[in-house]
Formats: sequence, structure tokens, C-alpha cells
Amino acid sequence: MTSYDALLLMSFGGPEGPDDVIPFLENVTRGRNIPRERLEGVAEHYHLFGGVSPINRLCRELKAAIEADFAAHGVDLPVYWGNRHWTPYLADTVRRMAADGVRRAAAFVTSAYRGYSTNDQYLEDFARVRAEVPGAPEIDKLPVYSDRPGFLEPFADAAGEALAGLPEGARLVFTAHSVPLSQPHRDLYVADLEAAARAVAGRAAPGAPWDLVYQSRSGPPSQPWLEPDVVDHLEKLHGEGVRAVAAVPIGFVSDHMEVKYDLDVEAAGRAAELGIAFARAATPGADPRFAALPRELLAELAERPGTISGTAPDTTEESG
Ligand SMILES: CC1=C(CCC(=O)O)c2cc3nc(cc4[nH]c(cc5[nH]c(cc1n2)c(C)c5CCC(=O)O)c(CCC(=O)O)c4C)C(CCC(=O)O)=C3C
Ligand SMILES: [Fe+2]
Repeated sequence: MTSYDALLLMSFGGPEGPDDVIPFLENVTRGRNIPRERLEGVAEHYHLFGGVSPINRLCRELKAAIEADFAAHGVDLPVYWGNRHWTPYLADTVRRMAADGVRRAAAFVTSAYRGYSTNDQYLEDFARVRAEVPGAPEIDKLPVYSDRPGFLEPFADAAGEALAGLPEGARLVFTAHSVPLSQPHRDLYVADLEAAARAVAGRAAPGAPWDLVYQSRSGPPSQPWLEPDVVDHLEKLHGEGVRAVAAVPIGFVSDHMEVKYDLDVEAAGRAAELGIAFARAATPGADPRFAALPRELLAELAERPGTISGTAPDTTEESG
């Protein structure tokens, strides 16, 4: 069904123990103008969870679910996993792919949206590593998928479940990772988030009001980032008489640290202080509908070659 000889599951990476936390954070923030105090504050979030981010376990589960989906549909492709910021590092994975004789890989990224952090930066990762690794395979990023049922349906079910546990009249509040206003393609990121939130709200609570807000900003206060912040928004809603909120982390595909700390600890804690009943919807994680997306996207490409999408200029380079 495809001209590729491997699937690459590409993710962000996260620490797997207390000693990993600071080196991981240094990897993430290198050259990015993030205040040292912010970095130390975020280290505390990880230490609350034993220095272990859930993201690597979630990637292992997703990889197994993709392999199960391939097996159930007769797709005979090996699945590899690499990260931008922690082991297994992308460069090591690509070295292994080259040694295994992989010539052409399709990449499924654990980020659904157009935009710089969500798409283009992953294209940069592929180009950088291909230039670094002799004999590296070609790597084509599969299209962004924030408009796909395999992404939206698990969120809609989860939003419905969160609402079902709350009193009548609960507000649906979608959250996504904030980015600097100056970030390239920020408008595409926001447009995709709005479309996804609208689609999920329409399925989970047709006709009910909903909001899209942001979380996890990290730049210096002088730098404008996407707003409003989820905690400020809870305060505003409280002022308007809202007494129940279902938070839907539409900007993420799994329950990693941004979700477990910034929503489940920080936002939930503020909601409790305000007397707002608060429920957080699950993310797609390893839902079989979500794990079917790589196969579905590959099948579409096989039917309509040349439809790979990306918002960055083509940065792929030949490597030796
Ligand atoms: C849009 C977006 C996504 C979603 C798309 C995607 O998933 O790719 C995302 C995901 C994630 N972000 C993560 C972690 C961090 N992001 C940071 C910093 C930043 N994120 C940014 C944006 C995004 N980030 C930006 C513009 C920065 C500023 C620095 C820079 O311009 O790059 C920092 C530095 C400290 C701080 O938070 O200040 C950390 C630790 C983890 C791992 C969580 C875990 O360990 O479970 C994940 C999945
Ligand atoms: Fe981030």
C-alpha cells in the first residue's frame, strides 16, 4: 500500500528520572531565551512526579498500538521511535534505521497542528539529522491531522465524559500550549486549534458555549505570547458566574507533563480555590482510532502521491 519501508514515530522526549530533569530542560531551552527561574520552576513540576515525564511511556504505548493496527490490517512496516529532546534521540534512531537498510520513512509526529513548534520544527529536526547521519533514509512527515476523525473523535468522547460528571451548564474550555506571538505561522496554529475545538464542541455539546485558551507559557514576561492563560480564564469565568468547567487539552495528543501539571495540578487547584467544579478530559493517547491515523494517512498518500503537507520551505538535504 505504500512506497515507504518504515514508519518513524517522532516525539518531543521527556526525562525518565530525577537526574535527567535539568539536562532535558537545558536541551529544550538552549538558545530560546527562557529565563533560568522558569527552567527551575518547571524542574519542580517534574520532581513532583519523581523526575519522570509520562511522555515516553505514552510513546511506547502509542508505538505498540500503531504496530497492532498495522498487524490487524496487513501492513508490513517496521515502526521506529525517535525524540527531539531526550532518548531515544532521533539521530540514534535514524542511525539504526540506516543500519537496518531503511531507505524511505514516513514520519508520524505526536503533534497534530500546523505552525512552527508543532510542525516546522519537526521538519528542521529531520533535515538536521539527515545531514548528520551517513546513509540516512529520506524522511517525509505525514500531513498534519488536527482535522481528522481519528484525532477529533477520541477528544469528543472524552469531552462528553468530562461534562457528564459535572453539574448542568458546565463550560467547555479547550487549552493548547501557548507560543510567542512572534512565532512563524502562529496564525495557522491558532486557526487549526479553533477548527478542532469547534469540531469537538459540536460533537460533545452541540450549541453550548466553549472557549479556546492557552497554557504553559515560558518566555520572559516582556514577550507577548498567546492568551488568555487558562488560570486567568478560570478567574474570569468565575466572575461571570460559571461554576463548572470541563478542560479539554486539545493542543496535545497525550497526557504528558503539560497536562499532568499545568492542568491537573495548577488549573485544577485554582478551580478548587474558586469553588469551580473541574474535570479534565482525556487525550487520545493510544486510542485505537488515533493509532489508526498513520495507516490512514499512508493509504491516502499512496492514492494521491505528492500531497505531503508542510508549512516550512523544503529543507531536506541529500546526505552521504
Ligand atoms: C506548541 C508546543 C507544544 C505542542 C506540540 C508538540 O507536542 O510538539 C509543546 C509540547 C511540549 N513541550 C514540552 C516541554 C517543554 N516545552 C518547553 C518550552 C516551550 N514549548 C513551546 C511550545 C510547545 N511545546 C514553546 C514555544 C516553548 C519555549 C521554548 C521554545 O521555543 O522551544 C519547555 C521549557 C520549560 C518551560 O516550560 O518553560 C519544556 C520542558 C513537552 C514534554 C512534556 C513532558 O515532558 O511530558 C511537550 C510534549
Ligand atoms: Fe513545550
